Amino acid sequence: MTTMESLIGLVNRIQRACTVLGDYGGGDNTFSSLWEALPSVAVVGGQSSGKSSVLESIVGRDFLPRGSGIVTRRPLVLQLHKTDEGSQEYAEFLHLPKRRFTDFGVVRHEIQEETDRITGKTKQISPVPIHLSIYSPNVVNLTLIDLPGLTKVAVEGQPESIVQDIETMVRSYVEKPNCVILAISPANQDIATSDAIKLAREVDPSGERTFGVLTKLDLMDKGTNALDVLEGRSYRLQHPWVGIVNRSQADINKNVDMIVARRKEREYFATSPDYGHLASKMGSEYLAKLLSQHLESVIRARIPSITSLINKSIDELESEMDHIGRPIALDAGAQLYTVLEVCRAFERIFKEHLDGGRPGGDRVYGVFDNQLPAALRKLPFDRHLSLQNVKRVVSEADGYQPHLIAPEQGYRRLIEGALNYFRGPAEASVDAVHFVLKELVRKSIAETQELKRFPTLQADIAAAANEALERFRAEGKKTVVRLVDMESSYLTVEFFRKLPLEVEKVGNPGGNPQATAATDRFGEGHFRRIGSNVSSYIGMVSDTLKNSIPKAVVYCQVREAKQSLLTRFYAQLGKKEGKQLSHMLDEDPALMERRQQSAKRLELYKAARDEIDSVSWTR
Ligand SMILES: Nc1nc2c(ncn2[C@@H]2O[C@H](COP(=O)(O)OP(=O)(O)OP(=O)(O)O)[C@@H](O)[C@H]2O)c(=O)[nH]1
Repeated sequence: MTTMESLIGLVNRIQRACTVLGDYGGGDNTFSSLWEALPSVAVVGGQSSGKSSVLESIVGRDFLPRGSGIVTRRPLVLQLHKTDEGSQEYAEFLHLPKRRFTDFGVVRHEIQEETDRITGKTKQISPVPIHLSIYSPNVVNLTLIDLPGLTKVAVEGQPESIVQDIETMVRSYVEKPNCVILAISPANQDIATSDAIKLAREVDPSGERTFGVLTKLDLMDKGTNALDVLEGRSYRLQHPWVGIVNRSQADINKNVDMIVARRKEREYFATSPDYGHLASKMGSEYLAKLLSQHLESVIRARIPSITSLINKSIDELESEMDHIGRPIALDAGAQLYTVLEVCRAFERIFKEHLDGGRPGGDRVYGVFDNQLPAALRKLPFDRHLSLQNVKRVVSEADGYQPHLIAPEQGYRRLIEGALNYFRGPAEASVDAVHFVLKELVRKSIAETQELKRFPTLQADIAAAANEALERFRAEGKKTVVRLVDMESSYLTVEFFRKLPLEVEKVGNPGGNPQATAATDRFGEGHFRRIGSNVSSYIGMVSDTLKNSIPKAVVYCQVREAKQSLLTRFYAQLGKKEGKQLSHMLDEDPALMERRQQSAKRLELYKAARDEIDSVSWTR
C-alpha cells in the first residue's frame, strides 16, 4: 500500500464514520466537527456545465442520475479506490454495506432511490450525504463531493426556495478552508458569468484552493479558442486551469463507452492546433491525477492539526462523559446503591450550605439577628399600655371594688395581653427559617451534579425533603408558642417584689414624698406607673425570647434538617422493589440521548486516532 493510498483511504474511512454519526458539517454540534477538519474536494458548477460528465469521466463509468430539473439533491461523496489491473470494478454504498454493485445502471438507480428516501418525492434538497465507493483499476485514489448544480430558476415541481437552498448548501461546503473547490465552467459561455467561478471567487478570493475546469471546448464557435482562460489570463488561479472534452449528448445517446471517450479526449488535445502545446496538462485523466496528488498533499499537511483536533475532542468527550455520568446498573442492589449515593451527595451539599462553604446558611442567622428583633420592636405595646387602656383593663379587673394597694389582677391581665403579641414574631421566625431551608433544598438539588440525570429521583428527593421541613416547621411552631405560653403561665415574682421601691423612686421627683403618694393613688401618674412597670416587664420577657426563640428554631428545624432531612425517605427506600427503584432512576431522555451521542463520537474519534496512528507507522 502506498502512502498516498493510505492517506486518502484514511480520510475516506473517517468521513464515512462521520456520516454514520451524523457529523457532516453544519448542524449545531457542540464539538468541533471532524468532518470539517478533513480535506475534501467539492465539485461545483452551474446547471448543464458538464459537472456530471466530468465526474463520470474521472471515474470512467456512467453512473450518475440524469434527467431534467435538479437531479443532484443530496451531496454525493464519491470515494474512488484504485484496484489492481484486471480486477473487477464494483461500487458500494455506505447505506447498503453488504451489497456489491457491478452494474452501474443499478448504481444510478440506487442514487436516485436513496436521494428520494431522505428528500421525499417533493424534490427538496438535503444536506445528508450519500456515500458511494467505487473500486476500479481505472480510477486514481480520490474523493470528490458532488453537489447540486447551481441554478437560477426552479423548475416545475420544485419549490421556489430551492435556488437559494442550493446555493446555501454548496456554500456551506466550499467556504470551509479545508475544501478544495473544483469549479466547472463551460467554454461556450463567458467565464465572467460562470456560477462556479462567481462562488469560488467569493469564498476563495486568492484562488489558492480552487481548481478551474473548462468543459465543452469542442463546442466553441469556429475560429475561437479558450487559451485566455486556460493560460490564466482571463481569471487567475494559483493552480493551472484544466480543459476537458466530455461526451456530447449525441455520444451519450449512442452509449459511447467512457473509456473510449477518454481516448477520444486524449486524441482531441493531442491533435488540436490550439491546445496541442498544453496536451499533457489537459483532459479528465490528467485532472484526476492532479486532484489526487493535490488532495494527498493537503491531507499530509493537515494530519498534525487533525490529530490535535482529535485528541482535544477525545479529552472533551471523556470529561463530558464523566459529567453526564456512566450508564446505571440493572440489578436492584446496585440501583439502591446508586440512589443512596446520589442522596448522600445531595445531603453533603445541603449541609455545606448550612455550615458554610456554600452560601445561604447565613440567612438563618439573618432571621435571628434582624427579622426577629425588628418584629419584636414593632409590637404595638404603646397602644396596649396607653394610659387609657391601662385604666380600662385595671378598672375592669378590679370589678366593683377598686384595688387597695396594688392592682394584682390588673397587672396580670395587662401582662398576659401583652405576652400574646409575642406569638406573631415567634411563629414568623419559624416560617422565615422554613423558607430559607426550603430554598436551600432547592438550590442543593440544582447543584447536585449526580442528580442532574435523574429527574424522577430529583422530584422524589425534593418531595421528601420538603415534607420533612414541614414536619420540622410544625414542631418549631409548637415549641416557640410554648415558650411564649410559659412566659404567661408564671410571672417572675422578684420583678414585682422590687416594684414598691421603684414606685417611690419614680413617683418622687423631688417634691414632698407623702403628698405625692397620696394624691397620685388613683390619678394619671398611678396608671402611667403601672403601664411603665408592665412595659419594663415585657421588655425583660422580650429580651429572653429574643434569645430563646432562635434556640428553639435551630433545635427543631435547622438541627433536624441537618440530621434527618431524608431519614424517612431512607426508611421507605429500604422497602422499595427493583421496579420502583429503576423508576426512580429513570433518566432524562435528552440526557440518555446525549450520552449515547457522546459515546458514539468518542468511539469515532478513538477509531480515527487509531487510523492515523497506523498510517503514521507505515509511512
Ligand atoms: N460536446 C460536449 N458536450 C458536453 C461536454 N460536457 C458536457 N456536455 C453535454 O452537456 C450536457 C450537460 O452535461 P452534464 O454533464 O449533464 O452537465 P451537468 O452540469 O451535470 O448538468 P446538470 O446535472 O443537469 O445540471 C450533456 O448533454 C452533455 O453531453 C463537452 O465537453 N462537450
